[in-house]
Amino acid sequence: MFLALNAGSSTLKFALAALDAQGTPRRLVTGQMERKNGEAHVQATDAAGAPVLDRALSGDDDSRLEELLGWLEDHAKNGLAGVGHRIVHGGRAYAAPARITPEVLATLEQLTALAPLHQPHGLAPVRALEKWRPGVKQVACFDTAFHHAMPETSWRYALPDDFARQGIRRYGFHGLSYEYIAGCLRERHPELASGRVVVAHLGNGASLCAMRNGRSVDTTMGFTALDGLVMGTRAGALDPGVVLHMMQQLRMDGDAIEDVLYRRSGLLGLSDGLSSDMRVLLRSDAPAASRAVEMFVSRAARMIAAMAVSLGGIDGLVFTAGIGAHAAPVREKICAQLEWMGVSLDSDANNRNHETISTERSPVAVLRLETDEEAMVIRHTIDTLKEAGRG
Ligand SMILES: Nc1ncnc2c1ncn2[C@@H]1O[C@H](COP(=O)(O)OP(=O)(O)O)[C@@H](O)[C@H]1O
Ligand SMILES: CC(=O)OP(=O)(O)O
Ligand SMILES: [Mg+2]
Repeated sequence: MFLALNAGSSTLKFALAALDAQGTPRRLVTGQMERKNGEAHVQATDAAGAPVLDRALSGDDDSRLEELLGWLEDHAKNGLAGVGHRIVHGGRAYAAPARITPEVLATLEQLTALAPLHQPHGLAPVRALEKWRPGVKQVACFDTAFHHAMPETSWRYALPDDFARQGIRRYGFHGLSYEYIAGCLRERHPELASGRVVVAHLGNGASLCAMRNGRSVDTTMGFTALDGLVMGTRAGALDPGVVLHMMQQLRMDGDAIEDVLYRRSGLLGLSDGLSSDMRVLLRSDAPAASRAVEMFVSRAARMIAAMAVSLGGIDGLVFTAGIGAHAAPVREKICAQLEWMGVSLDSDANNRNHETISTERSPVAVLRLETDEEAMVIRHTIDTLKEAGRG
C-alpha cells in the first residue's frame, strides 16, 4: 500500500493506493483535513465515494497528525510500502522526485524560510513517520520540478547576475497539479495537449502555468509562492518598494512583514478580515467581499493574457483546484474579461460544472478539470522506489 500526503496552505490532502494485478495503482482512500481558525476537520471516502471518516481533530498539530497517520496506517492493510510527500520547495537541488534520506531532509529544512506556509507542514509528517515507523520508505515530490526547464526569459529576474548564481530565480509551484493536468489533456483532449494552454490552478494558493506541448514555459509564482495572483491570504504581485517602505519607514521586522505578506493579505486582507475562503466571499453581500472577488478576478484575467503572450497565442484555458474547479461565478467573471482574446464561455455548461465549458464556436477551448496532486505523488513514489530498488 502506498500513502500520499499533500500539505497545502489550508488543507492536508491524503490518499491510499494499492497496486492491482497489472501493477497499476488503485485508489482505496481519498481525503483531506482542513485547518480553519485553529480547528481541524478530517473527511475521507473509499473507492466508491462512500464516507469512511468524518470527524473533528483536537489537540495541537502534532497530535492531530499522529491521530490521522494512525488511522491511515490501520487502513493500509498490508502495511506501507512507501509514503510520498508533496514538498512545495525543492530549491536548486531537486528537479525530480527524491528518496528521503537524513541529508535530503536537512536540505529541505533549509528551504523553510522560502515556503513558510508549506514546508513545515510538508516536512512534519516526514519526521513523524521517521520517528514512529523508522525504516518506512519516503519520497519527496516537488512542486517546483515541473517548471525546471522554463526558458531563461521566464526564470530569470532582472537583477545583477550574482543573485541568479545564488539561486535567486523564479522556481514556480503547483507543479504536481500542472503535471497531472498535462496528463489529463494527453488522455482526454489530445488536440489541446500538443497546443498552447494556460492552466489556472486557483486554490487557497493560486498560480498560472503557460504550457506548450505539456511542458511549462512560464508561470506566475516565483522564488517563493508569494508572487503572481491574489490568493487566500497572499497579495500576489506587489511592488518590492512596498516591502522596503515597511522595513524602513514603518520599522516592521522580518517576522511582521512575513506575517502580512503570507497570512493577512489577499482575499482576507481585501475583504477587511472577513474571510480567505472564496465560498464565504461569494455568499456575502458586504462591499469588501465583492471588492476581494473583483480583485481576484481582474488579476487572474490580466495574468492569463500575459501567459498567452509567453505562448505566442492560446488554444486552451483550463480551470482547476478548489476555486477553479468549483466556483462557477469566478470562472464566468474571468472569462468575461477575456472575450476579446477569443474566450467564449457557455454559461449553462459552466454553471453545471461540465468538463468543457466553452461554446462550440469559441476559438479558445475552456475546460474545468479536477486536479489530483496525490495521484502524481503516488506515481512518482512508486517509480522512485522502483528505480532505487534497481540501482
Ligand atoms: N464550491 C466552492 N466555491 C468556491 N470556492 C471554493 C469551493 N470549494 C472550494 N473553494 C475554495 O478553494 C479553496 C481551497 O482550495 P484547495 O485547492 O483545496 O486548497 P489548498 O490551496 O490548500 O490546496 C478554499 O479556500 C475555497 O476558497
Ligand atoms: C504553492 C501553494 O501555494 O500551494 P497551495 O495552493 O496548496 O497552498
Ligand atoms: Mg493545493
